[in-house]
Amino acid sequence: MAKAIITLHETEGVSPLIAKPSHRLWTVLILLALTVILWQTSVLAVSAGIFLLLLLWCGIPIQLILGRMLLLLPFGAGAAIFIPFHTEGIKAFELFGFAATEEGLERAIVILLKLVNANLLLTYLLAVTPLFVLLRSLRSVGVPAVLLELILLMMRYFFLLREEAVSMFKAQRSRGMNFKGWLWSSRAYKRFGELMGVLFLRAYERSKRIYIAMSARGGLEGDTKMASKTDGEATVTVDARNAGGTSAEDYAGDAGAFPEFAAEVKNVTFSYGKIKALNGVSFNIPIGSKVALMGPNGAGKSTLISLLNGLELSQAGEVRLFGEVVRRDNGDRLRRRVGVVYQDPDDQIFSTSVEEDVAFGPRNLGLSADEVEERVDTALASVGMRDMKRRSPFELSYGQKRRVAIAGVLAMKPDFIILDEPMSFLDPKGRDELQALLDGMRQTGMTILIATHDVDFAAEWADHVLLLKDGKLLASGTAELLFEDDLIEEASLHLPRLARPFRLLRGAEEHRPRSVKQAAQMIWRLIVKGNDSTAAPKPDGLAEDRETKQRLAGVYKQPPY
Ligand SMILES: Nc1ncnc2c1ncn2[C@@H]1O[C@H](COP(=O)(O)OP(=O)(O)OP(=O)(O)O)[C@@H](O)[C@H]1O
Repeated sequence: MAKAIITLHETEGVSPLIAKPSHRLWTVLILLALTVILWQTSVLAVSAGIFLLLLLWCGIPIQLILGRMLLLLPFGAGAAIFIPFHTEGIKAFELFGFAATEEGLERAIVILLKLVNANLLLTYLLAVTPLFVLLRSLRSVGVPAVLLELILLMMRYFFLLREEAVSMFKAQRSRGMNFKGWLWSSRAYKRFGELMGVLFLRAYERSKRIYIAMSARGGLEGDTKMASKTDGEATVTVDARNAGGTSAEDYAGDAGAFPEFAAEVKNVTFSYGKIKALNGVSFNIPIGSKVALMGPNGAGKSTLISLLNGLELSQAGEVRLFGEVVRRDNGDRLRRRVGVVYQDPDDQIFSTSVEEDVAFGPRNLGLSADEVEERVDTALASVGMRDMKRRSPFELSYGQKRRVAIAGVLAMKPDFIILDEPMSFLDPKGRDELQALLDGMRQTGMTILIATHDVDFAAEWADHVLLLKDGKLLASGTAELLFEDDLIEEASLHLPRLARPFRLLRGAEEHRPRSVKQAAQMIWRLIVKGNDSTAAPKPDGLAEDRETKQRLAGVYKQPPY
């Protein structure tokens, strides 16, 4: 970190002296202007000394200061060598027949001191201000917002490219790539060319996904003011400001127009060229339900999510969202009611601070600054990230980025939220917190669909399960489906873990606990039943231990929950 010339993160242990980045920027700009104006050697020398002391006082490492001074060397050397010989005045000395003047020497020293002063000031600014924050504070000095957004977006791509390059490089090294003698090997150059090609393709794919995420949050639309919701012939027009969190009461004046389903998928087919990703899929998602979308890799889950969010249109059949058929001309508007949290948060986060990113969607809804702030605060609080709202998202851990991505969608107050593999990369506590968050969302009446491979989570959480395989719907129904042996085998899933011990007990095979609480209650009932009844279940392959059962039944006079 100490060697960094441009810092992305704030240097640890460094105190900025001036707390607000825009004040810092203004102070440095004013001091830079003074440095340009002043020509007195003594004043410049004293100011350089003071700046140096202040930098050290801030905790900026001396190595960093010296490292940046080295950058001056080419310019400094130019000034020191040529200026004395090119300035008219009293001769000071002669070298190789060229005369250096006293005025020239003084001018060279002044220019050197100006460079040192400017360099110290910039070192201070860059060391105590993350680059993204610094760029944003340029707004306060009148740099047009559009230009800054463009610079920030380009930087985002630059960092993405760098991240992709680093991860590819690591992967290649872990598979034995080494650079010994690579300078002389034509094979190495060929490999390098291939790697660069793949790197740009990956960065391109990533930028495509970011573009999709931006458009999913209304970032690339023209008119954001009004949205209309149609159901068959009836049309209800609502202000986009209220489009999120629409409830049955909003439709009270037109009870017939309130749709029963968040999504209706009828005989939908979708292909990528010759690859049929979805083939005649049909199901309905009732409003307010909790749906788990499951199936093996390549089953078509992500494709289905793109259709449910109106980002792709079905090639045959139809998709209805809240009663309205998704078409090219209404996709943007319907999408505001359907929030998608993508599997990889890096595909979704593109702003320079956590709060900016979460505010992106609400701003696109045309909300006032106060409303945007209120939504950002509430959404960040609900995912436990309010304390980090001023941080750069690129400095966060994967799990924290996931929370920011969820907050970004929650701030849009969607009626229907889709999460693609939300549990992956979360630590156990993070998973529990996410589950609590999902419960909270459910209580607000939101419809939730989660694409997941996690059978245990789906069994405990979902009301409805959709099982996909090879682009076809194998089954749809309650979470009971996850206990059907033939079905779970066909869908390449496994029996929920909680149900497995019951399978090993004779007479207990039919027990299907969906949560730890249910499992505990079932065990308790089995113990009591075993104590009283001759039809007690026996552990497979074990002798019946009557004494143990009696003891347990004595301990659990009441169900444990
Ligand atoms: N952009 C694309 N171009 C070509 N084929 C694609 C593309 N995206 C997906 N496919 C193909 O469509 C099929 C369904 O893919 P999809 O990503 O929807 O599956 P999935 O169930 O989400 O898989 P996973 O669980 O691995 O994320 C797969 O056979 C996949 O190879």
